[in-house]
Amino acid sequence: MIIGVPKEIKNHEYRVGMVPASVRELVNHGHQVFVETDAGMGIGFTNEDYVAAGAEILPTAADVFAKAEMIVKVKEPQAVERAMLREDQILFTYLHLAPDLPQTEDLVKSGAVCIAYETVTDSRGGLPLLAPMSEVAGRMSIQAGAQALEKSNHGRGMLLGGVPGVEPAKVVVIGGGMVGRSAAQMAVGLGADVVVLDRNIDVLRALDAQFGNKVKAIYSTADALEKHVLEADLVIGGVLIPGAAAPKLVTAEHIKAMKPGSAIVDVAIDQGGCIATSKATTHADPTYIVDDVVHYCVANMPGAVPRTSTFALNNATLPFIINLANKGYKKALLDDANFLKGLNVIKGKVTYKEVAEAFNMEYVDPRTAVENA
Ligand SMILES: NC(=O)C1=CN([C@@H]2O[C@H](COP(=O)(O)OP(=O)(O)OC[C@H]3O[C@@H](n4cnc5c(N)ncnc54)[C@H](O)[C@@H]3O)[C@@H](O)[C@H]2O)C=CC1
Ligand SMILES: CC(=O)C(=O)O
Ligand SMILES: [Mg+2]
Repeated sequence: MIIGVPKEIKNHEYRVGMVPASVRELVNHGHQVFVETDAGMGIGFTNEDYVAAGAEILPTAADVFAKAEMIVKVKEPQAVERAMLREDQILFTYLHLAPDLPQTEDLVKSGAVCIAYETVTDSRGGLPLLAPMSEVAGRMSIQAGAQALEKSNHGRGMLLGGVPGVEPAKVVVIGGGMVGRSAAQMAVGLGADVVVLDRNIDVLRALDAQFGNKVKAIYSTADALEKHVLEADLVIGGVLIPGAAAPKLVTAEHIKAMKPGSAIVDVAIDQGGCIATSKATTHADPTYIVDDVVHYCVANMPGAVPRTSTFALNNATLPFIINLANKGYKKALLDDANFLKGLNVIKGKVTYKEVAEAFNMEYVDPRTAVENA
């Protein structure tokens, strides 16, 4: 198969769909890989590194899209990239369609086969291609929150861990999955007072087993959420209903009632955010203030540590990329029900229920859609 790796173009996004080591694996399997010039420069990989791994370098994204049967990216395709997709081309990347009507419409129109990293499942009910970036973003959320709490950033002027004789900050993490657990780990390490809310009791048990009495693992009712959010110095939003727009658990009234100078980091912003006052921001201008609460809502947080993130992402995506290339998309998807969950759009049909529901579009069963494609 001919595989294309364009340079990422989202604001301050330096990750890349494949590192040279992954390219070499594909070439060893008999595939051809085209990489856009300087695609890996942001993480220290030169064109020569890619050539040494067996890739060919092309001067523009348009060249890569024109040649490739499969495009491997990191972030959802931006409008100019969507315009380059064509019928039957495979797109394998993060998509986050449920909060993004223009992207969904363009992908439907393109006729391409669009497989989202974030909805691929595993046999334990996990999300193996989202998990590595959730670990990164969860860890980063505490760094971002610590900065937001600094006075010069309009925060309360609190150190997360306090000092001897002075109370630590209260960190409230909503959602105890990959993001939440990683955030809790960092917040505990810094000595903050940490509460994690989730409504899955097994998740709460796992938090209790991991952190003991260093984390209060609380069942997430509206009451509990309101109590802890109003007491918080820092709120981390990490809930997910796979493939769906995030539920707005923190309301505008909660934000009004929070302490002046408190901060929120809405990691779930890539699925639309779980805080009513959230709107997506960029690494260039990551925060804004609503009712004296500092909001950090960067939708591609791992892009700030692209070297760590690209390796972590590639470790997870590589077996799937090899499978797609070796078997073709039909066999690769039909052979593996967990991988089939990644299919969101195929040849004009929406095959992910929550996305179809979000936009009142027709839902087509993915297996049927692939069999008939
Ligand atoms: N902004 C960014 O750069 C990044 C954002 N993310 C996003 O972070 C979000 C969380 O991802 P993961 O932690 O991997 O998901 P996950 O599936 O591991 O965890 C989500 C948790 O939310 C819980 N939850 C669902 N509804 C809830 C409710 N009403 N109250 C309390 N908890 C509830 C679930 O039980 C689950 O434990 C996703 O939207 C993901 O796309 C992930 C990586 C980077
Ligand atoms: C998951 C995601 O949106 C990211 O890594 O940017
Ligand atoms: Mg207030």
